Order: sequence, then structure tokens, then C-alpha cells
Amino acid sequence: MAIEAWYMDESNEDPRLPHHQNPINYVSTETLIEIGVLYWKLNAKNYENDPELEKIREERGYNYFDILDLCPEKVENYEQKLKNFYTEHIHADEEIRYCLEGSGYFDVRDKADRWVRILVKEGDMIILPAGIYHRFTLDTSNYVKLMRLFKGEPVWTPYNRPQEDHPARMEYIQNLTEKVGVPVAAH
Ligand SMILES: CSCCC(=O)C(=O)O
Ligand SMILES: [Fe+2]
Repeated sequence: MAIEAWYMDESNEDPRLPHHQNPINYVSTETLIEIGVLYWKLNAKNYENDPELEKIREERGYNYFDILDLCPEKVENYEQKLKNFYTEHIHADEEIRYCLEGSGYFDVRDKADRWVRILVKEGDMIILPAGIYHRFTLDTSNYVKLMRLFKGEPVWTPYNRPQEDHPARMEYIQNLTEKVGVPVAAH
């Protein structure tokens, strides 16, 4: 099966809960593609010697990688970092994450500015395009180990919403509009 994604409910409960709507409202792979989210399923057990991963890295120029083992013992300012991850933001570059262990949620905004929750678990690699509003949270299992990839020297700077005048945001919106030929929701 492809990656699992759904529209979120509006409740203010614990972000680590799934936040499904009732009834469950899944988001199709086509919709994810339309908003520029890319996805691969790989064998995470094999990440140190995986020709498939190597091919993606080569084709897309991801010469940098590191591993983020998201637990309080290994991450400085753990709570603060989690808080920042869950604050809606964009980046000037793609955000590329490959889940090696555990799971978590990447939330992205669709064209109508609705939250789409993407479940990322072992073997899932996702690319969020530059300029897409997004955030990240652990799920109730409370643990994830992610590979972070990048083209060139890594820059992880988040620009919190609103960022309508940020060049990456403007380019993202431009691409969205070109793809479908209709305006996206105003912000
Ligand atoms: C834990 S990686 C995902 C969080 C995020 O959006 C970021 O690092 O910018
Ligand atoms: Fe981010």
C-alpha cells in the first residue's frame, strides 16, 4: 500500500493522536503529488547498503545525510525542538526525511489550506517541496529515527507562517497554480 494520509479533524486534543475525521477521510496519492509531496518505500533495515537509496540520492543530488534519533537522551533541547517541529513553517529548500525506525506524522497544507496528516513509518521516505506549509509530531509510540538528506550544505532554518512573501513560498504557489490552472485559496 502507498503512504497513508488523511484530512485532520479540528479537535485540540493531543497532537500525537491520529486526528482522523469521522468518517475517516483519506487523501489520495494523486492529491499528494498535486501538492508536490513525493514518496518512496524502501527497505530501512538495509539503509547502509541500499542501491535504491543510492539511486535516489544520486539522481536528486542528495550528497549530505545525517540521522536524527528523536529521543530525550540523544537530542539536546528535546522538548523545545519538538515544539518547533510542530509550529507551522516552510523552508527555502526541500525537506527530505527517511524513516528508519518508529513512526510520526508530517502534516502538510493542501491547496484549500486544509491539514493533511501523513503517517511516516519504517521504510517511508518523503520529500516535502520548498515553500509548503508543514509541521511534524511524534505519534503515541513517541519514537522515530529519521535520516535527513540534503543537497549541499544542510540548512534546516524554519520560517514560521505567515511567509507569503518568501521567495520559496511564492515559487511554490506559482508551481501549484501552473499545475492545475486555478488559483489556490488566499491566505
Ligand atoms: C523531525 S524532522 C521534521 C520536522 C521539520 O519540519 C523540520 O525539521 O523542519
Ligand atoms: Fe520543516
